[in-house]
Amino acid sequence: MPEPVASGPPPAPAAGPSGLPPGLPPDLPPGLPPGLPPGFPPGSPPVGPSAGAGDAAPRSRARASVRGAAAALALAWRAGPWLATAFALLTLAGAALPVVTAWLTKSAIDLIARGAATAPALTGLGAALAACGVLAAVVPQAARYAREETGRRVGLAAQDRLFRAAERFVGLARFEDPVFLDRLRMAQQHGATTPGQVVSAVLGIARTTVTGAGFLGSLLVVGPWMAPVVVCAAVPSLAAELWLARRRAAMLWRIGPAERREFFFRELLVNVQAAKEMRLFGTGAHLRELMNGRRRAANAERGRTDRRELRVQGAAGTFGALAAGGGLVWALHAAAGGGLTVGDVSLFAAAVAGVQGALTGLAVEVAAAHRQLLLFGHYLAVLGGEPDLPVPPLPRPAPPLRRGVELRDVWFRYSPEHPWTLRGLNLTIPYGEAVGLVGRNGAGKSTLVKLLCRMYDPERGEILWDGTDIRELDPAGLRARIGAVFQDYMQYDMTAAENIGLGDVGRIGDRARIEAAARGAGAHGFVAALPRGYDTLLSRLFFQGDDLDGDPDGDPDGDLDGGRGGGAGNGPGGGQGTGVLLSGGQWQRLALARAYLRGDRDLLILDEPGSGLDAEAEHEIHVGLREHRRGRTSVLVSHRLGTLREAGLLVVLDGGRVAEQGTHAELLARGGLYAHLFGLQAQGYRAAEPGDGDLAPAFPPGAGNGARADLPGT
Ligand SMILES: Nc1ncnc2c1ncn2[C@@H]1O[C@H](COP(=O)(O)OP(=O)(O)OP(=O)(O)O)[C@@H](O)[C@H]1O
Repeated sequence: MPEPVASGPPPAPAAGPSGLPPGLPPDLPPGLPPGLPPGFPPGSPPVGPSAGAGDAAPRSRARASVRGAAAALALAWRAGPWLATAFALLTLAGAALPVVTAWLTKSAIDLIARGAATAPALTGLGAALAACGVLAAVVPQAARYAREETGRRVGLAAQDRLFRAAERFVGLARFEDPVFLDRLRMAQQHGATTPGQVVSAVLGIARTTVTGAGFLGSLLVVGPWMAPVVVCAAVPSLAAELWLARRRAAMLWRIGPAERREFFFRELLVNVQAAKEMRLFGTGAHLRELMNGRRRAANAERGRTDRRELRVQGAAGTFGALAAGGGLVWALHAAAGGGLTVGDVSLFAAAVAGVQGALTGLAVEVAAAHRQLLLFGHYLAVLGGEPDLPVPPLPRPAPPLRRGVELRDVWFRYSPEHPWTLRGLNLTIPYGEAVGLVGRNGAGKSTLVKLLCRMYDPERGEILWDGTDIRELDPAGLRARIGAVFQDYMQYDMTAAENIGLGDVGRIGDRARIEAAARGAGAHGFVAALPRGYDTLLSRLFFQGDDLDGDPDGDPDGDLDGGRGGGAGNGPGGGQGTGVLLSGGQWQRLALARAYLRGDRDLLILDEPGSGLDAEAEHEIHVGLREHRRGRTSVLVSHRLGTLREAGLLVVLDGGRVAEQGTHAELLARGGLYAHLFGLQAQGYRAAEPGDGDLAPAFPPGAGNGARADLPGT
């Protein structure tokens, strides 16, 4: 029964209000500054080449900064209200101490200079100064501890929120979007530390304000005309610091892509999988140079920013110092003429230095807070980002499958820049049917699998679960009804039991079920034979048991080293030891066991589950699969057409459409693409049979098409 194929390109959609086809987001939604991609809330830091160059209106920037500061302070408060309060009080106490000390010093000097010093007065002043000294020694330490502890707690809370937010994205598209990945990297880098730093900076501003105000008051008492001069001398410095902070944040964003590439090459150079090819092909030096090139480019940008800061801060600092020097000359002349006391001069010097120090400190703290808030904006943008796939406010629970899944006129491409992968695909997966999906490389089989799991939405057309568009269903509920082995399945650097148990985290501790799933997938034999059986770590990245988490007794000597690899052995019951790596086929069986652990799901999807298996194992697995799939709705993608012969329905994809469908016999009789591919594979096996004449060569001409039908797409 041939599938009616949609012809030609999709009908030209009517233009929406933005002049773009409906369903396609305009490049720049209203309210977003230039360079900000869709999906991020207004007020997010801008991205792209124009970022930071005066692109967002100052008022919206100020609003975003206030929102960011409020979010950071709220995070600190929630992470530990008492600690945050103690941090604030200690900071303010530390701020008042220099002013009190300066006044006590002036009083003592004046008493002595006037000859009016009595023993009790001097003792009292001395004791007060000593107390200030003790507090000056202790308060900063206590404040530092409070700051570090607040930073740790806030960091954990911020990290948790960030990764929760990343999980909220239902599909995959965000994780294939370089702009989002850059933003995520910034959010990861700065999200955990920035809230703590913002809190520190805000309290730093409060501290310098208190100290500055105290000294400014003192200055008004001693030399009133000097106060505005000192304040004015600090204004350029404050403005310069704010400008520099914006430039620095923009520079960090600009170099983000280069740093992400550098990180990629850095990881690649120490990646065990890449190591084989790198050594054989001798690509190490080339890749190292690509890595270093990115670092050089990023360093050049950082260096330019540092030099600019040096020039601007140097000029602003010189200006302030000249103003302070002029004031001091005046004070010395005034004291010589009897206009000021000796104590006044000491207070004046302390006040000028204090006000200038406070204003410079204020400029630095404000600039630091400003820069941190700009970076924190990326974190807030990820947190507040719009969903990648629309989910209704009250999604319907996915019901048990009773009739089947239907793909109706499905058009899909990975982005508007990509070609169409599926072009008006129509397909019904009947309830209880074992469907086999075949087609050349790139025909769209794995894409179809991902659409069934709603990793993406079709651009046009719909996918119906018992007649309901899956976009109306709760995505988590839908996925709970699906079991799958993807073509690029995961190999977790965790234990064998965890590798299987992750298929159903609710039962990750249920060893009996895990073993049953492993048996079903033909994995029990080799897993049980591992040094620690199911508890064997399947990784060479870590030592078995070198984990702090959940094992308070795991490091008795407290050196966090735990005698790694120190001959503890990796035998059963041994201490720490290195993990084990599995072969490709063994990993594949574990992935299958993971899918089996999910038990009786309504739809089982297997994308090339047997590609890495030896002939015997493949036969075993497929016999098991046949049993498992009997009476269940399932989709099996495979290039080994022999394994699909018994599928109730075979579907051939070609050019993003269903080219043929039917049973094995029907498709052979039809003599189309399936018959052609099957014939090629069968010929590959027949040619090697004894009695066919000469011994068939290991790689006969066109053998690329012999063993597998994965011909390059046309
Ligand atoms: N994440 C992606 N982003 C952009 N293009 C993609 C992505 N994944 C797949 N494609 C493209 O979509 C097309 C279909 O790929 P798909 O993986 O669905 O093919 P397939 O039929 O499963 O192929 P194979 O038999 O080789 O596994 C290919 O041209 C591929 O380049």
